[in-house]
Amino acid sequence: MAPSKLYLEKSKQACNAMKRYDISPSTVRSTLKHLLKAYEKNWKYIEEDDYKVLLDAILEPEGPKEMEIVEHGFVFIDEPEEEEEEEEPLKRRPRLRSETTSSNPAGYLRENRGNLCLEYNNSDTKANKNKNKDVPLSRCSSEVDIASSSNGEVKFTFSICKPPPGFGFPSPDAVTKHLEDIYQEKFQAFAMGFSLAQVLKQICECFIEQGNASDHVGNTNPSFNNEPEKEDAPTTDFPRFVVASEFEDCFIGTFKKQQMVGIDELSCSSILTTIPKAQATVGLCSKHYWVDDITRGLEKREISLVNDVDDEKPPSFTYIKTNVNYDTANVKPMLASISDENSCPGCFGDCLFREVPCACAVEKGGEFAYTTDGLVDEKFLEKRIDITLRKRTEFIKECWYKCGCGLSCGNRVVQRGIQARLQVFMTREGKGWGLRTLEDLPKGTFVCEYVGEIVTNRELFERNELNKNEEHRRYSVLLDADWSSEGFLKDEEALCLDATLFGNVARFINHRCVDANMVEIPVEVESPDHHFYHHAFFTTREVKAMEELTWDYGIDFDDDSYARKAFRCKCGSNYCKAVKRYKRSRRGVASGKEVIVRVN
Ligand SMILES: C[S@@+](CC[C@H](N)C(=O)[O-])C[C@H]1O[C@@H](n2cnc3c(N)ncnc32)[C@H](O)[C@@H]1O
Repeated sequence: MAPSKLYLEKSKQACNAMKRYDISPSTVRSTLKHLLKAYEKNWKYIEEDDYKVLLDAILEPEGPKEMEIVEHGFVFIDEPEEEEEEEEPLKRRPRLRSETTSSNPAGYLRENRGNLCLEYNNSDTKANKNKNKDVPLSRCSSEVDIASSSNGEVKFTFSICKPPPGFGFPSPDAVTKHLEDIYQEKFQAFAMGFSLAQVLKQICECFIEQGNASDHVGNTNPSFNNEPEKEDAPTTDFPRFVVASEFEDCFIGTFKKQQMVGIDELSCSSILTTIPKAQATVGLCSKHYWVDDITRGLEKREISLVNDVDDEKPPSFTYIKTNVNYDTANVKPMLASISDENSCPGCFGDCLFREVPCACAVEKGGEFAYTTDGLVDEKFLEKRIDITLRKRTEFIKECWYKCGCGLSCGNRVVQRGIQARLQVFMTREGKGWGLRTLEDLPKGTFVCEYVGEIVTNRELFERNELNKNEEHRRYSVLLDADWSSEGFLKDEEALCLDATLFGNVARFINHRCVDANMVEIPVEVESPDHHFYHHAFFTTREVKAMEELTWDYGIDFDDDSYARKAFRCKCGSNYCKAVKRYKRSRRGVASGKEVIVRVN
């Protein structure tokens, strides 16, 4: 478990109080853990008399208790074993002046065993795509050195050899921000899987990524020219990046921006458990499961999966990014079917900024459904949220191939794919897996679309017939095509998306009655006939990081003919439609029809 807010707050106060005795935060924290255990987490005793107990414990002759990192966190060794400093990475040793070198002006001891070297082929970075194609893309390597001083501070030194053309030293702020973004996702979500070595490796990655980023706005750091590196130029010829702020006048080489990265902060805020590399795809530790990226790299963002609740294994299905035809549901996007009236061939750039609305906005009365912030327009969204206002013909029309604008056009939100940081997790309420966001999402944000095999109603029926007696989770969505003017469609015409075997992250979204935080909106991209469309999810309000993402499946729990195979709703909403149903079902009402999740 990640440390509680209370622990973080209290330990911070304790560290501040101990500062005046020149006691390092890590010593304070390791002693605190021991004391908290001894006093059964009662901070009162520790804080009394200006932390007297804490100070005594630190200053007692045998020194503070040592910690050992085990699989699920820290344990304290009551009788510290003989010190084996070489084994323990990042362990502080007293500063030895004689060991300092000219490149180490502040008197840090270089911890060579903590030295990490990473090789990078930057061919896929954003910045490199725009760079001079004649210049061969170098493999560049970044190295991070860790030095520590006797009073507890830790300093990282980055060096880079063979920097790619145009590489400029990123600011420490950019590197740490980038790293924080990555770890906000991982830590908040699940402390398992954290490894300090991984953090350091990622610091290097962030350093290189930020260095390669094209806009070094406000960055006064040196930039490398495109000249190839001299054959025998030593690595140390390159300026080094020192991440250390508490040592004002300490920098190495020509790089001057400094900022402290506290190793203590990193190590105390998480449980140190390393999932072996071999389990990068599916990590199993005790009864917990962790998958780094269920999309196997198909989406722009990794989508991790975590189960820290029970021993249910990650589900077996094939992740697909876009819908695929199964058999008779023959949905072929045909350019020929799109006329100029349905597209904007004359547009350029971003259609949302045009003074006169283009053809793609015409169907919506000259207004686009998206705002320039990439959100769904509030008025449009409200109409979709309020079922009584919802018109069956309300949909979003995005620009597409025949339009002159590019993929960055503001009227191409769904087709740009998932941008939000998402995670699949095991719910604690017994709903099975669920989907949550790892970052705050403003109202009207596109989250993902429902992707699966495109099947006809008949095909879906046949599939469901095979296991009709089983109570199992359902992953099908009806594309309720009669919102268009096509009228009633036969079973062999009406389309569904079945994500049971092939699907994307949307197959994990659970149902919530009435006040779900997402709403589905039909989005027309490649097919103007309204028969097939993208079933896209947008937030109905601001959704906070770590909140489960839900949508109202539209199941009528009151309808006996529908309810037999409907699940027992555990949505927890005050408006839960199933509550009444449960009461009746206890009196024995049930008969059967397939449950198909409806769009409208
Ligand atoms: C599209 S799947 C959602 C992901 C699913 N929870 C899983 O574990 O893969 C739909 C199934 O999830 C379960 N489910 C969804 N919402 C639920 C809720 N509010 N209460 C209980 N179960 C729910 C039901 O089994 C339902 O058939």
